[in-house]
Amino acid sequence: HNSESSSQDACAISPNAIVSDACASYSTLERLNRDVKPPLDELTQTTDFFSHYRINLFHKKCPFWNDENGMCGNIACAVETLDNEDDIPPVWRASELGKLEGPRARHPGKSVQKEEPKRPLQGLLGEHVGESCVVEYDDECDDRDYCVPEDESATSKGDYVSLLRNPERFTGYAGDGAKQVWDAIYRENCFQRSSFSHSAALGQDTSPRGPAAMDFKAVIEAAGRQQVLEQQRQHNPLTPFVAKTGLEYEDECLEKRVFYRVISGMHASISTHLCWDFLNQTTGQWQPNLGCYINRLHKFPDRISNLYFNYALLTRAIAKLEPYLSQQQDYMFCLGDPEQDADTRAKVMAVTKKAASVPQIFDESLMFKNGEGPSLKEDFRNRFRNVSRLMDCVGCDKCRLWGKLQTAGYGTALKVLFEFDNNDKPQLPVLKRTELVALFNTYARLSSSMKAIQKFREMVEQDEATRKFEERLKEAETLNIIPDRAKKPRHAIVPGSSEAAPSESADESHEEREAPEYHNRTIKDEFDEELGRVIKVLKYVLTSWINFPVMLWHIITSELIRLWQFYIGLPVNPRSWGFELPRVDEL
Ligand SMILES: Cc1cc2nc3c(=O)[nH]c(=O)nc-3n(C[C@H](O)[C@H](O)[C@H](O)COP(=O)(O)OP(=O)(O)OC[C@H]3O[C@@H](n4cnc5c(N)ncnc54)[C@H](O)[C@@H]3O)c2cc1C
Repeated sequence: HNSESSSQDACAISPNAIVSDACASYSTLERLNRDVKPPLDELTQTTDFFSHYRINLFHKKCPFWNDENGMCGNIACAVETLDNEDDIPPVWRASELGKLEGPRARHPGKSVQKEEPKRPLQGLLGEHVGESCVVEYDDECDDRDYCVPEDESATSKGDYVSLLRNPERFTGYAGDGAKQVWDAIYRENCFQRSSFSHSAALGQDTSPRGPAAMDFKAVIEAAGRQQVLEQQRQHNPLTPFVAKTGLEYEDECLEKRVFYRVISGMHASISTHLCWDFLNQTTGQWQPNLGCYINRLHKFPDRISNLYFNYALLTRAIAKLEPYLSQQQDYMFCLGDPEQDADTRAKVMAVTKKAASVPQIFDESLMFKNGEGPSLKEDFRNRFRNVSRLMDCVGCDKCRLWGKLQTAGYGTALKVLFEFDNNDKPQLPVLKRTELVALFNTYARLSSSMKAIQKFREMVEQDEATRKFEERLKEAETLNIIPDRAKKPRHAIVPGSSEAAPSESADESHEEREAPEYHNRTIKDEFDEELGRVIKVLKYVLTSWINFPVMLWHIITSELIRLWQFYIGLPVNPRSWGFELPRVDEL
C-alpha cells in the first residue's frame, strides 16, 4: 500500500510530480510544513540576525542591457498595472509600492567597527536592534559561491535593511520590464557553450571561453537585436535577418531540469505572494486575489510542483546544516551579545530539527552523476551567478531585494548540498551571514507560499461548489420547483477575490443552510432514481473487476522498469499509480 498517496490530499495537484526528483509527495511536504512553519516564522520575525539583510541596491548597474539597444530594464520602462495612475492616490501607485521602507543603515567602515564594536551602526536601525547580530565583517567570497557576492565590483558594501518592514507582496511592477527579466532568467537555463555549437552566428567564434556573463550577454544582445529587427521589419521588409540567435538550441538544455525547477519554483513563490498579499489599486484594499492565483498558478500545476520541489530542496539543505550551527564554537550569530546569540541558536535549532525530521526528502547524491559531474556543477554555478546579476535589472527596489535574497538563498542551498560533505559535521565555517539569512528567509518564503497555495486551493474548491450550486439552482428555477428561501447562496466565499461570489451573511440561520427541498416528486420518480444509482454502481464494480488484471500488469511492469532504472543509475520514472478511495461523484 502506498501510504503517501492514500491520504486525500496526496498529490492533489499533479499526481506524484514531485516524487521523481525529490523523494517526497505533496502531502508529506505539507505535513512537514505544518510543523516547520511556526518555528521558522519565529526565527525570521523575532531575531535581529534573520530579520535584517545587507544588500547593495543602488550602486549596481544592470550589466546585460540598456535602453540604447531597444531593451529596457529600468523603472521608467516598467509598465504599470493601471493605464492611468494619475487617478489614484500616490500611495497605491507602483512607484511607491516598490520603494524600500523602514530604517536603512550603511555598512560601517573599519574605523567605526573598531571604535564601536557593539554599536557599529549607532542605532540607525532602531534602538533595540542587536547590531552585533546584524553587521557582518566579511571579505571576498570564495569560489564555491553559487551566487554573486554582494560586494563584487562595487565600492559600496551595501545597506542593512529590515526584511520585516519590506514584506514581499504586490508592488505593481509588471509589463515589459518585468517580463524581460524573467525571459532572460529562463534563457539562462539554456546557457551552455556546448549547447551553442553554432556560436559563429553570435559573432564570437574565435574568442576563448570567457566568463559566463560575457557569453550570456552576447546571447541576450543577439536576442535583443533579433527583437528590434523583427519590429523594424514590420515597417521595412528589407531589414536583414540575424541568422541565428543561439536560442534555437533551447531544447538541448531542457534536460537540466533542476536548474529550471529552482527558477520556476522561485517565480511561482513570488507570484503566490503577490497574489496573496495583493493591493486592489482602485480601492486601496490589501487582500488575496483568487483570479491572480488561478491565472498564474492554478492553471499551471507544474509551477506549483516546482515550488514544492524547492521546498524539498531547501528542507534538505537546512537539515544538513544542523550539526554545523548547533555549537557556539562553530558558528556565532551575535558576536557581541552571548544572550542573543544563544537565543538565536535555539530558534535556529528548532527549525533545523523539524526540517531533519523527514528523512530522505531530497537525495542530492543522485545529481551531477553520469560523468557530467564537475562540468555540470561549474555550469550550474555560472548560471546562478548570472541570475543574480540579472536581479540588478529589476526595476523595483522591493522586488530586487527579495529577488536577490532568494537567488542567494537558493545559491546557498546548492552550496550546502553539493559542497559540504555528507559527514556528520561539515568541516569549514564557509557560510557567511548574508548566506544564512538568505537561506532561512527563502525557506520561510516557500513555507508561506505553500500555506497560501493550500488556502487558495480551498477557495477554488469553494468557488466551484458555489458555482455548481448556482447552476443547479438555475436549472431548478427554470423548472420552477425551488422555494424562495433556498435561493440564497450557501457556500463560503473567497475573501477579496475579484471573482468572489456574494458573501454568506453571518447571521444566516441553520435552517437556511439546508439543502433545497424538491417538491412534487412521486414514488415512481424516487424509485427510478434509486434504480439508476444501483445500475451505475453495478457497472462501476464490474468495470473495476474487468480492468483489474490489466492494471496489475501495468503496476508490475512499471515497478520493474523503475527498479531497473534505479539499479543502473538512470533517473527513475515517477510512479504512475497509487491507491485512492473511489470518488463518489463518478457514480
Ligand atoms: C526578480 C523579480 C521579482 C519580482 N518581485 C515582485 C514582487 O515582489 N511583487 C510584485 O508585485 N511583482 C514582482 N515582480 C513582477 C512579477 O513577477 C511579474 O513579472 C508581474 O506581476 C507581471 O506578471 P505576468 O502575469 O505578466 O507574468 P510574469 O510573472 O512576469 O511571467 C512572465 C512569463 O513567464 C512564464 N511564467 C510565469 N510563471 C512561471 C513559473 N512559475 N514557471 C515558469 N514560467 C513561468 C509565463 O510564460 C509568463 O508569461 C518581480 C519580477 C521579477 C523579475
